[in-house]
Amino acid sequence: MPAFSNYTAGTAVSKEPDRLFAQPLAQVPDFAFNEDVVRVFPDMIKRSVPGYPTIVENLGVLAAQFAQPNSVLYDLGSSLGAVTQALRRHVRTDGCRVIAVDNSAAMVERCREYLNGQDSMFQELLPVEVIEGDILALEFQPASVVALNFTLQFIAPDQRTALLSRIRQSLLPGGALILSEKLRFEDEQEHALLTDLHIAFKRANGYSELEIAQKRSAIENVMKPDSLEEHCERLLAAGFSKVVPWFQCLNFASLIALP
Ligand SMILES: Nc1ncnc2c1ncn2[C@@H]1O[C@H](C[S@+](CC[C@H]([NH3+])C(=O)[O-])CC(=O)[O-])[C@@H](O)[C@H]1O
Ligand SMILES: O=C(O)C(=O)Cc1ccccc1
Repeated sequence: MPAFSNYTAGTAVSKEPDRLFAQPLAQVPDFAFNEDVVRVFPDMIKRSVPGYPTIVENLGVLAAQFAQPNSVLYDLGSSLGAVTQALRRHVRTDGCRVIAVDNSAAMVERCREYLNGQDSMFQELLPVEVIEGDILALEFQPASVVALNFTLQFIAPDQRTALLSRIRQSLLPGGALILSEKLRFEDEQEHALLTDLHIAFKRANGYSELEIAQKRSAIENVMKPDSLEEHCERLLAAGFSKVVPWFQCLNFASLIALP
């Protein structure tokens, strides 16, 4: 029987430990957000991304400062809805609603189950719509908050500026984009040090050398991190007026970009 828990106190989010890369694979396939990943995702992301729980919880706190009355809050690349649920719990502004978007059918199915479970347990949560779709093809409505929590790094690099420009165009005055990403570092020594420390973080969370190596080769073709400098330049080129980093833990960071 699968074990279920939640991020706060709900249902429908699997507690299954991530052992996806524990056995030697003859060939490591490219990483995909499929059924197998969905089953272990909460455990995988917590043990792989230093600062993830802090970022998710505080994204709700930040969003509450930028939310404008009667506007949309987007969670782009919502996975199982952790950010969506933080937004729904923290934002109290009149007439706000959340739109969560992900192009993985397996993620969207579990995300809907999880959010429905939260609705049946808590009152006063913001309304939410979960869309299965490509964020590159999305028609944005006027929005006060857009969260890209570790999603941009999976978008083809040559599509990133166009996506950010469209997000910028949809943002209302007083709103913000919150962008979290794994970082690459232009200084070789800094890059090597923070990469080693991230590996130590994974080891400390119970991943073996084999798991770390196979996961690394699974993601190297599909996840392309940029440097902080590249992010800032691109956000300004997309029309944002100000970029403020608010969190960094090892090689993972989160930025606030103002319209
Ligand atoms: N083009 C696309 N369109 C829609 N979704 C996409 C696209 N490309 C990738 N995704 C989706 O973006 C998500 C990235 S995970 C986000 C974690 C979440 N934000 C969290 O805070 O828990 C990050 C990670 O696993 O490192 C996956 O669910 C993909 O299906
Ligand atoms: O595991 C890693 O090394 C990462 O960089 C983060 C990650 C987390 C979850 C899915 C893909 C990548």
